[in-house]
Amino acid sequence: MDILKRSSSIWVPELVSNLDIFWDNIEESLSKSTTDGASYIFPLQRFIFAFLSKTLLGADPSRRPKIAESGYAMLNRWLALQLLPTVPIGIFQPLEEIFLHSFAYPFFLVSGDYNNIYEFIKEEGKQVITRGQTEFGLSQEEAMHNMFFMLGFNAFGGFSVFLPSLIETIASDETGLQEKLRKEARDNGGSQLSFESVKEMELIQSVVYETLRLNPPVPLQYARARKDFRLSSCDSAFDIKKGELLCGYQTLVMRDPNVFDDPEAFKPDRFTKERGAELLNYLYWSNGPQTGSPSEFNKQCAGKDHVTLTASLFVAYLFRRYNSIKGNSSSITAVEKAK
Ligand code: HEM
Repeated sequence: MDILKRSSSIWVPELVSNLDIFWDNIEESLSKSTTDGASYIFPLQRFIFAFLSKTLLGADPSRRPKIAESGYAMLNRWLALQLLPTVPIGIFQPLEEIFLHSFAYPFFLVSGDYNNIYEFIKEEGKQVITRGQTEFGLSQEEAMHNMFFMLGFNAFGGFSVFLPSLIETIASDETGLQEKLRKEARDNGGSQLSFESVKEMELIQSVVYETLRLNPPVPLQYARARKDFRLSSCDSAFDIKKGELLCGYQTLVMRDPNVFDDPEAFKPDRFTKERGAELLNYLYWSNGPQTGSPSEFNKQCAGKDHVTLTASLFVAYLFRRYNSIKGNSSSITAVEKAK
């Protein structure tokens, strides 16, 4: 949270300059592509990696050609090794459980990638690591580990899952939503985008929230009860004993018909107006309500507000640059530039 606070003045300028590079890149691929459009996953991850390295670490990947070229791919391999034991692959059961989900994979498979990123953080992110040591009493090893995990797993991993689902939602829409988003992005928020701009973009924010509601990027949460307590829902109550393992499944929680009208439907303006503000109490993608505050006393995502603000700015940027876009979860097939 200290890092996020300190990076607030460069957050939006870095976002915008890295988005310029990302979309230039997509346009170039589109101009060369004859068939399926421009595949955007890796360019998007390159953008996420560069943007987060600058904002969270204060480190510029372009100073290290190997990292600039494939830092995102190194993180992908490191992430895959940790996630493989937990994610469903769809192989015939019980083979998947026995062969893929029963053990942790050996570190040596990704140690080369890990060490490259480690060195990058250690050298280029020196200031942040030193601050962890001097201001927060961490050892250098602890500060390094925390930065690595937050950059690679929390932030890079989270945005790598979330942004494609946001792009797909918008780029595949055929209900006239793009026109409304374009109008809002251009009529509001001042000439230069800032965190303040988003406050005037209610529909864009609502689309971001609704995408997170239907496709929470981290759907499962586990925790062990620290004390006995009673867990209540709209229609039941459960006595939980200290030490019991609990699992929360956000996808189910955020489709509760007691709370959300027509819960399976994507309603772009669901989170607008007074009723929308109230529904934020039930939006749990960050491991806590959207109206809650992450702190050292809970396990809510420390980047909660940065995630929704950044995603809203991503959409606002998109509709200031383009009149419309077409695409799906992996490719952009067409863009029409603003005149
Ligand atoms: C779309 C992007 C993101 C998603 C979907 C996401 C989601 C989450 C979730 C679900 C948790 C709770 C994990 C658990 O305990 O089971 C979490 C924790 C956390 N997130 Fe995020 N996050 C995102 C981006 C970020 C960013 C940009 C940052 C940092 C700058 C960040 C920092 C953290 C930290 C430090 C925690 C641990 C909090 C704690 O244990 O007290 N996250 N995130």
